[in-house]
Amino acid sequence: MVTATNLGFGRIGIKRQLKFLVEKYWNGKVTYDELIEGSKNLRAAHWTAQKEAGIADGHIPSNDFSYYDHVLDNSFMIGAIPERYQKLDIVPVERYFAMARGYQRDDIDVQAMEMKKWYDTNYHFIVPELVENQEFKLAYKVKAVDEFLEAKELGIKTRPVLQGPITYLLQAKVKGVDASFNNLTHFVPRIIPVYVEILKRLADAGAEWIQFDESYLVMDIVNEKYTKEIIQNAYQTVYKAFKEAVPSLKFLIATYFDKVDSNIEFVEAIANEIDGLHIDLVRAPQQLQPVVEKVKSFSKKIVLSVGVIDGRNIWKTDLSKAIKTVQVAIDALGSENVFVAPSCSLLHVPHTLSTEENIKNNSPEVYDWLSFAVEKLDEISTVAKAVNGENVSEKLEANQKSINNRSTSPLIHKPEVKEAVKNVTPEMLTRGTPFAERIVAQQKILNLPKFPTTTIGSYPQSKEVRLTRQKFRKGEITKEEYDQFIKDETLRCIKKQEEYGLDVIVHGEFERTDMVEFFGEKMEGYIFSQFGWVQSYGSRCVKPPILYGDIVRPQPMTVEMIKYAQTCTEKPVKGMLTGPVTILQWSFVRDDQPRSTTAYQLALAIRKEVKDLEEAGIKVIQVDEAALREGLPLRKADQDNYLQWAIDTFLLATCCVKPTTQVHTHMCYSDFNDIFTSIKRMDTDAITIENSRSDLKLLNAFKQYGYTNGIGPGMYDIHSPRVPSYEEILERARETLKYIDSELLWINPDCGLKTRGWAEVEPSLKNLVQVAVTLRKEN
Ligand code: MET
Ligand SMILES: [Zn+2]
Repeated sequence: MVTATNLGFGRIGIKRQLKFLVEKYWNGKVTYDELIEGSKNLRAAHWTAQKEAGIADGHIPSNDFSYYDHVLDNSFMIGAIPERYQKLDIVPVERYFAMARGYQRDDIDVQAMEMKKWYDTNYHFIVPELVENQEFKLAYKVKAVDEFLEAKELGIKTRPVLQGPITYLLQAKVKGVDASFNNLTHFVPRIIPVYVEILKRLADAGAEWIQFDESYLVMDIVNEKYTKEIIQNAYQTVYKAFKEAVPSLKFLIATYFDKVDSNIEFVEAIANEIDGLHIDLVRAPQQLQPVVEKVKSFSKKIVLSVGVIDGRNIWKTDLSKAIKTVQVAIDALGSENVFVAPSCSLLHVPHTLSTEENIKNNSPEVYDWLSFAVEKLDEISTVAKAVNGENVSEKLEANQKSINNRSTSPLIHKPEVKEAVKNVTPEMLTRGTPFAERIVAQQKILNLPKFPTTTIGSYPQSKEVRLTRQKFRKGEITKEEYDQFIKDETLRCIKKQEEYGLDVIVHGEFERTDMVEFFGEKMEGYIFSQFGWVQSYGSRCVKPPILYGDIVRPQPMTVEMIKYAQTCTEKPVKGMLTGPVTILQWSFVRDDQPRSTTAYQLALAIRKEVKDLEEAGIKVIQVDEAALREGLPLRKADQDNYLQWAIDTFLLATCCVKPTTQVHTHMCYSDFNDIFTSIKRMDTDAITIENSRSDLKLLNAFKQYGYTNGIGPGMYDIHSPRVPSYEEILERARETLKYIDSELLWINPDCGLKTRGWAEVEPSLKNLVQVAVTLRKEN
């Protein structure tokens, strides 16, 4: 019998209950007990949904829940708590949140830990931070065990999910060591005992299968420092120790988001210690044959968990195809050695389609093509039933109908859009004039001081803004009233910026709920869910719009607003657009054509908008490519191809303006070293980057590769509520000047301010501008 399994489930709840609960706790509006109680209810609901959908007992994940992030949970559970948080005289839950968000009270001021994107998703994890003589010790409450017992009490047997130790260690950064420091050799012996303790307790509690997320196995992990021998040794040491200590447990090694490829050697090296391997066959279907062959050749029989249901997208699975894939594994390994699974944790898709009344009523055809997490659970169980010989023919027929309908629907295909993409020429992808000439021409018009100051775009989406929008949506106020409110907010925001002394002004983005949804709503080819939330970081969720068809921009999207904003000030106002690669990356997109084709369609729409803004007299236009880096394929061999079309996409969107129009972009990430030549090829007049939670050394790349255009590395972290002091920003700016030419440096925060309150924004920006004033005197 093939088993229906799951790798992980979202934690926020259908209506983002967890978000509101956690935020209320932060604001002192609910107690710790209420936080615990509320979370418990959510977990119970999620486990029950999985059980009811037919996920097998023992294969419903637990410990996939988190108040903030599951990697942070792991650090907390094994005592990898940096000293600056240990020192704080606060209760554990406060310490946990201090690690995630920083801590500021009275005269205590501690920064948050570094946050990074989880592989190529828009989920962010908290990077483990270790020291050379790190000691690992079990927390007083062991979350993985507590959650297992909690589910058990509900009559549900779960499969606890743990961060695979090797992956955990490779993801960690170590303070105060040089580049030759080897995380594996150094920490493996130290980390084993604490994991063994957890495993023992899980075994005592009655666990059978343990899922180790060894996601690093899909990366190019072997290099000079981490040689094959070192990695293999680490895997063997760890899993041998685990098996010896708790022989009763079964271990599933889970990989996802890409192919395992040659790293299968490391799995082979521990084949006797483990009991199963999960592979992603949606992202990397080509790995089925080679992995099956390899697993078959292992001396011990292990289970292959085949990820055939897309955990990263919202389309119905073609069940007949999935069944064929599963059958290949069954034929080679026997049905008792096959699990049916989603490609990765369902954390990355929204909860359920069943609450999506709007799509159902307004776009019934598209509704029929969709499948969210709960519906995917049903797909998993249907596939398992089908291969187990149960009669599910009705479901399969209905599925085939939806699949066929989608592939031929005229809703999707617009000949004129396909034609426009075909007609793109190389001339459309270049500014024509070099930066050195452009900047002179631009300065004649803009006349900016040295170290120009600006912000990334959004300003606080205050309660009032959100409430007024809600009122408008409910029809409680008229469109005129709403528009007037937004205009007033914009005017006030611009006056504030003038007061702070910022040089390049933004309108504040009050009319936008989300930087992608806003544009999606104005283009044809998109639909929107009501509750399609997925977690981005901590309590922050995003609701990716659904791009289902060829893209058309019927009319200007931002021009009226920006024109109005420019009438409010003498200073230049930046036109603010979301870039095509980011729109692509942060939407659920079609899986029926290459991503590059969809990207080009989006680029042509944005290009029209850029042109219209210029014609409306806007002198500075920012096209945000916040997510360009996160779309980078995990495997090096695939990266060049992506970067080629992604940068072309950006160029297509922006290279339609006169040399005098200043083009900015903004990117959110810190690891830009590996895409440096591509950043250069974007040839923007200024780029602002999120850099403040990471090491300044990263900026070395800009020096090393001779970056010649304007650049604004974030001077402080906007993801944390703490207010950076003048001294702190000044020090950061001075450090930055060691790497960046003073003629090129912009002074700005590291991202948009919409998640912050004015009480934080005001002092922060005043300090920021003061720093620019000081720098102008010093340089
Ligand atoms: C996530 S990047 C955000 C860019 C956008 N312009 C903003 O300021 O919010
Ligand atoms: Zn950003």
